[in-house]
Amino acid sequence: MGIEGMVNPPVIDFPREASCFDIAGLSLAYGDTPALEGLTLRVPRHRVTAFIGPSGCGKSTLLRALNRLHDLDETVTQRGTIRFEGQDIHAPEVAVDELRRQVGMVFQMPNPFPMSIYDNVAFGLRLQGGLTRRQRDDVVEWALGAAALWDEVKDRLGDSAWSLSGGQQQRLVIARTLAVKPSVLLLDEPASALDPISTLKIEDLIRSLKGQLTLVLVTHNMQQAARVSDYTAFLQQGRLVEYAPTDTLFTNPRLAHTENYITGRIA
Ligand SMILES: Nc1ncnc2c1ncn2[C@@H]1O[C@H](COP(=O)(O)OP(=O)(O)OP(=O)(O)O)[C@@H](O)[C@H]1O
Repeated sequence: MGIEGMVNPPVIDFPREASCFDIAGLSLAYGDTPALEGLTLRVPRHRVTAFIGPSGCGKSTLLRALNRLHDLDETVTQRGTIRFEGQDIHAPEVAVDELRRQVGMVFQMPNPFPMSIYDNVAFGLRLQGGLTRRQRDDVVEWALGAAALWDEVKDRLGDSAWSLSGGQQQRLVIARTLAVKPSVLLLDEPASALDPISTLKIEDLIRSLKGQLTLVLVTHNMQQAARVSDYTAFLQQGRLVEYAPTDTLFTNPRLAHTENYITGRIA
């Protein structure tokens, strides 16, 4: 692989902020097909970092690597390291269930479980056990509040989750993820299936959560990346091209590749 005319190494104007993830020399292939090549970047804690780039450049692959979702795919081979709060996520002592609790993930299509609104949010809490009914109610209310959904559903918690609109379902899925108190939320195109009003609500939610969580957002929507993220990483053909504070990347990119992409000159 390789990009014609692309500078190597990439341009990285990295924040002097504490890291949540330290990714070093990450390469990943599906069978014989490389998807990521030699990625090195740090994701700052309690900030919103966006991954942007053309379709197929490896954004979702990179996101999924952060909570080891590729473990489920036997065709995947991976090199390099990913440290989460200093810990190598592939170290033998790391329990993958606990990693995925701490590093929650929300996908493009809202995927509420076929059960009530309440039970969706309580699902992970019940699996963990150890809470009284009253404590569980409190966490459910907190999580629905944090996902900006409580006021809309507080009088219908027993209704099916599928009775909610698409945008409400996505906020419910976020509440379900938040209920188990992750420290990171990975968001893979979380609003791309939603209408504009629901999209703005998700964006408000992302901004409101960053005081408490590290958020990593994959998006095709350049305006969305510009509106909600603090840092943006631009990927092309599995490589990091440019990584900078979002304002800088969008107003004053250092590389022509980046400028061509964000101005729509390349798809
Ligand atoms: N499960 C898989 N098996 C085989 N190849 C895959 C798999 N998932 C992704 N790929 C390939 O890996 C490359 C990167 O895909 P990925 O989905 O990470 O890109 P992306 O930037 O998120 O794309 P998009 O914006 O279209 O969602 C692509 O060539 C894709 O076809």
